[in-house]
Amino acid sequence: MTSKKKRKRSTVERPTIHPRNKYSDNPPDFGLLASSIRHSNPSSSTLVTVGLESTWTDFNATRELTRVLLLHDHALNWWIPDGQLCPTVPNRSNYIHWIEDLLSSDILTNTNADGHGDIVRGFDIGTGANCIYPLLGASLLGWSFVGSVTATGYGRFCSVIEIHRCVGRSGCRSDVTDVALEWAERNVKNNPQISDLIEIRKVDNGEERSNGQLVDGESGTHLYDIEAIKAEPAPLGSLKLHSDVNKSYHGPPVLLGVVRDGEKFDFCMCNPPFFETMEEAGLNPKTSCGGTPKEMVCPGGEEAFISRIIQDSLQLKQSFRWYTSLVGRKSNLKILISKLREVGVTIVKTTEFVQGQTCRWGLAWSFMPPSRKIISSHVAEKNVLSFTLEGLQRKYSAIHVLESVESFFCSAGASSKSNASAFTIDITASNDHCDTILKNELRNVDEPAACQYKQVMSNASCCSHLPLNDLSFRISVFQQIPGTLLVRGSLQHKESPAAGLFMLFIFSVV
Ligand SMILES: C[S@@+](CC[C@H](N)C(=O)[O-])C[C@H]1O[C@@H](n2cnc3c(N)ncnc32)[C@H](O)[C@@H]1O
Repeated sequence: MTSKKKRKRSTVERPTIHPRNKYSDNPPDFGLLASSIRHSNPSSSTLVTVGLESTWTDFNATRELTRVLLLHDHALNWWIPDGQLCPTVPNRSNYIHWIEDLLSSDILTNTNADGHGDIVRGFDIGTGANCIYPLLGASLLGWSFVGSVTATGYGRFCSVIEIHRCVGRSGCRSDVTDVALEWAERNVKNNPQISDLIEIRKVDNGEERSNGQLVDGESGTHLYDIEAIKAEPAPLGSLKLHSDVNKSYHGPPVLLGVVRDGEKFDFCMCNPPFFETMEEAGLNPKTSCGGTPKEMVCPGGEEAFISRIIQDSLQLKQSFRWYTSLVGRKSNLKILISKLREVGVTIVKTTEFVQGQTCRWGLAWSFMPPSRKIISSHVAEKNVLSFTLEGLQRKYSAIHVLESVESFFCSAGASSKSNASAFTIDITASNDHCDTILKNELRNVDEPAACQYKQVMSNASCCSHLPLNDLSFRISVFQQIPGTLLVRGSLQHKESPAAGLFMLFIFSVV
């Protein structure tokens, strides 16, 4: 029985590509690509053959494949120097399309970044020499981007062996040069059709002293002006919520101190330095995507880096509609979701990116109010309505929600009977009680919602005084996963279509 179950689970296919990904229905035509590479650059044909045979152990073949895919399928001119992290185009596109899904969903109120008309504005944390996300986002979807790059990164934190290996392996001297800045800018400039959409922003070089002050790595002099220091996030203690095993980030600024005063973005995205050491980064010998210590490694790894994004987001709040990051380890995803719940974000979303043998996760959160939608009257006439409350702090359980529902109705004079073990509450409200509740609540809700409600009521040929006898309904609250509650209301008997409207309205204000 158990073995059967196991077998069944292992054969379930996980989606590997977003349905809007260019390569979803049309995987790259390697034959065509190879012949066009041979035609344009005969000396590279052997390298491509290596790639075609799926021996992805050759950096040059991987880079050539990326170059050709970007050129043929996206009309992008692109290159990176030896040893820099080489992106795989279909995988990187999946993250872009997931963000597109978040932006087009009606989870949040749908306002664009201020002052940029209809153009979606994104921030790519650590765009790197390859600048892949801004290039893809701008060419596929016309989005504008700020892509941040650090100059010296974590040279101080990489062991001497790692730096030697980096220099020896590829000739790259990322510890002392601005390779990322130089090549990110080149990759933008070489694509004039989208270059106006992309700004490469250098993150000031700085390293954090143990006392938290930012100093120049070489001279020891203070590097940041007063504004930047003020922008430093709250002490890490505020995020050390579970235990002292939380990893802390020490490095250049991430969002705070890089995002300018008054700037607004629709989203930020990040493919963070996943690893704590180059040894860890080199664990997968099957890939040949390159990557220098500066790109791959950060003290505390991805947990520390993404925790810093969370901390920064706590201060920047609604400067971004969505904060997002890739996460490389499921165990870290769980830790990060708990942190988000504890700091009280309004919503958390996750997704899984299956990339060949590797799995990555997408994590998104927001401080924007979730959109409160008044639904059409035919939906309002339903007997059962439900919605979920997401991103709740752990201290708010189903019982708290039931208690506040009960006190809401009782304060208007309605009677209630709760069943704590079934997590339900039965409400009976007279015509007068309903009237009182409506009058109070129409005053409290925001103007557009109240107007829509009145309009729905008048379309249903009702006046604000509901033609009801006693209205009875049951509210049940279920915990789905920690932090997410499903709230369901069901009419016990329905005397008129307006009963459903009343329920709908109560749901939209409770
Ligand atoms: C894993 S690489 C991702 C590069 C590129 N976005 C991609 O997906 O291929 C992480 C990048 O973040 C950069 N980085 C690390 N700390 C940073 C910081 N505080 N601000 C900006 N970039 C940073 C690294 O230098 C590196 O280029």
